[in-house]
Amino acid sequence: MLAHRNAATSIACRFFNSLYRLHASKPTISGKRCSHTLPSIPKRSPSPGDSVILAMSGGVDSSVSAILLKEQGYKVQGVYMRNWDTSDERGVCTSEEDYRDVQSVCDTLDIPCRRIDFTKEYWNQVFQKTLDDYERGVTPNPDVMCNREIKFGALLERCMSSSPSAAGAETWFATGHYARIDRSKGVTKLLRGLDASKDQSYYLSAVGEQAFSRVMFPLGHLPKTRVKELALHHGLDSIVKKPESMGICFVGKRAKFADFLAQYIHAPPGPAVDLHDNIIGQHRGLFAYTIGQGAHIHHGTERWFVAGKDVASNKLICVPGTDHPSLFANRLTARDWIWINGEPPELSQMNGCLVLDGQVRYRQSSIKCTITKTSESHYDVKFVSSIRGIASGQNVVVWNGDWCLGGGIIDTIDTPTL
Ligand SMILES: Nc1ncnc2c1ncn2[C@@H]1O[C@H](COP(=O)(O)OP(=O)(O)OP(=O)(O)O)[C@@H](O)[C@H]1O
Repeated sequence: MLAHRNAATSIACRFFNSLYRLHASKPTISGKRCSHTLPSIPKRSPSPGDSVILAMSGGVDSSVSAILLKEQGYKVQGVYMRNWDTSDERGVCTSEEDYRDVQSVCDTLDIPCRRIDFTKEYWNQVFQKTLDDYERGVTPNPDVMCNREIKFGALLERCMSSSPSAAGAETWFATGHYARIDRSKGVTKLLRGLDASKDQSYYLSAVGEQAFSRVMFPLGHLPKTRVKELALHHGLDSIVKKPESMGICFVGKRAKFADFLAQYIHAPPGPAVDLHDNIIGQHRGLFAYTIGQGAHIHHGTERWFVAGKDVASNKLICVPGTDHPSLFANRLTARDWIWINGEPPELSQMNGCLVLDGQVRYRQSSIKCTITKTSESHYDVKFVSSIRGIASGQNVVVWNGDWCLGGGIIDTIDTPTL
């Protein structure tokens, strides 16, 4: 059980929050990374004439980013990352087609482009970990992992080491993410994208400040509708019509995700049980379910929803009705926490806590929450109201206004009736 807090602590929270705002003006470089060499810190902000290496996927967002950067006077180079081996017929990657689209946009804009192979890195640092997590019964977020380890890890490192800045110039790394970088007051902050419906700062929350110091997000201030208009205006009709990628490029539609994973995961079927351990049906393998989703169990007249997984006994725990209390929780613990700009100093003090805006998934309105440190990289997060379907393995991410401070991986969830 998580510790209860008293009124004195919440007064302390407000005090610490004001301290935090003061701290925000101090430069800090943080964000742990596995094994990548971090880019050197630039001496100034981006300015026309600088080189920009733009990660291009063949989609509309990175293509329009190329157009905008070129128009703004940057020397742009496109880089396409191949991250799935298309010879593996289990995948449905469109890698070759995407690279042709990148080449065609680069030809039109008269900018160079190249392809880099990261299939091994992607497999080891993202896909294998994703499979391991599913096998452990948790629901990972490979997109967050991919941004940390691949796009703003291995790819950023490769791009920076292959294109050192010429004297007086700086080299930057850009992507088509909907997020913004603020470099005022000596701190590099990750901010939400201005288009709230597209903001991708959630997915970028595990990347550290030093990586962001070299990053540009040309679309962060634009609504998606405007980006599509710009693409059409520049004759990119066929790219606008392409289906949006879902992060894991090779998986096609999310609906088939469980079928796709089933080819790589050994997770046998087993019993689906109610809260009293009565068997109500069969599940196809625990990996195929996430907390809060419909369980596809036909038992009685109610619809059943997934409330938990008992991995040791291979049981799927289900509850009747979409509003069942066991589907809701307002408290969780998180591990492997990353503060993009360093840990706010007040959290390391006795009973130190912060009140911030938090999300436990990408598509969720943020909710006020109190963060308390429990041990190194471990935090307690308590939301002011309950959230349905919090899943361990997913990321809890926190913001102070538009400023994304970081987040951690959800470890335990304090569900009252489970
Ligand atoms: N295979 C890839 N090679 C290089 N960069 C990539 C690749 N896939 C994604 N990116 C970069 O990451 C950004 C975000 O990708 P994501 O798939 O999350 O979003 P998206 O909105 O579908 O982007 P896009 O429209 O550019 O495909 C892209 O805009 C691009 O800059």
